[in-house]
Amino acid sequence: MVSRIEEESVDALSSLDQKLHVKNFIWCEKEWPSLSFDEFEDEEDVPVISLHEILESKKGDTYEKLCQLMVTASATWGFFKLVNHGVASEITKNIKLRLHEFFDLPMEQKLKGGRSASLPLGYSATNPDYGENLPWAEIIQLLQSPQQTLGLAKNVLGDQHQPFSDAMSEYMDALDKLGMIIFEMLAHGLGLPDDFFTKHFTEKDSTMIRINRYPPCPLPEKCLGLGSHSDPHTLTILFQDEVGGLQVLQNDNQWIGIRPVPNSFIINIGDTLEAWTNGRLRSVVHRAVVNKEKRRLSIAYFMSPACSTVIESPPQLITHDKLYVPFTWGDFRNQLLIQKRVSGKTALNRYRLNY
Ligand SMILES: O=C(O)CCC(=O)C(=O)O
Ligand SMILES: [Fe+2]
Repeated sequence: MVSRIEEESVDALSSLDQKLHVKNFIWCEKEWPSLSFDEFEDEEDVPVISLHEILESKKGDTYEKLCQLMVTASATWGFFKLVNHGVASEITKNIKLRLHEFFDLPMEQKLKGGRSASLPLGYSATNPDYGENLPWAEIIQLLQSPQQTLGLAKNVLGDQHQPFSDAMSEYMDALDKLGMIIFEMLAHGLGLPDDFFTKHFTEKDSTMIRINRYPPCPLPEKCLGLGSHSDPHTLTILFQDEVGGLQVLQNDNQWIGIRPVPNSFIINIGDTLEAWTNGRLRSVVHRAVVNKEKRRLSIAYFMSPACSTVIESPPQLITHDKLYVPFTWGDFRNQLLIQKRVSGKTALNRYRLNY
């Protein structure tokens, strides 16, 4: 029997020609989250790493130790939290403000920045490609490209676009710099030349940003903000607000909630970096759950190398069987565009040897 809640209409996520009801967002039963958005471990969930001591000078024992810590966290958890990371809190405060202003606009206006058929980028209220298991989220997806950001901003905000455009480009520039620091530390910790990864990130043409805003949901036990997935890219720098909802799948197949920490970023390894390091660093499945009372904002910055970059594990990391055939990021990216939706890490399996 369909309950009254399920009949409720969902105006916040309905495009103009698409009237959606709560029942349209109900996921198949095996995906229903048993852990709610505010359930966390008593102890620390994933490791917390502070860059405080090394932002000024990256030499010495402290740097060595932190690089090792980062590699260990990435190899065991695939996730860690970064504090004292050097990104000014004004930058994150400002982008939060501007993004909420954007999402608070009438649907009609936001849809002026809507995704077009040929490019799966821009604003979307629900992802129409998904068919079933609709994510309970509004999403803005853009390449790290000033032109694309400007395009979206001008289409939606007209001559009022400047504060939004400035906040976005300031945020992306800051995250890009942070990403380079993390890549250098990972390379160093893995015993590779410090620029092993960063040298492939000079063109910013395929790094992407995805902004998720999850409205309050009357039926959070049967809906999901974002279903279980791994990030196909290389490295994700995720900002989440103070609400909570990110959950990570552990080795024992149990979900664990990632407690929000003010002024922190969550870093996770993507499929491409797992392949690049011959499985040493792990890309781990995660999801976002929603809740009845509070809207939630998260911003995922997906770092990607130039499309021509060949993703091939260096000999230093082939200490056991080679797990993946070499592939270019461009090829993988094209596959992702065709495949539309991935559940778990299936996208990477096409390059897996002996699979
Ligand atoms: O909202 C979150 O915490 C998770 C977002 C995420 O995993 C993604 O955008 O890939
Ligand atoms: Fe993700």
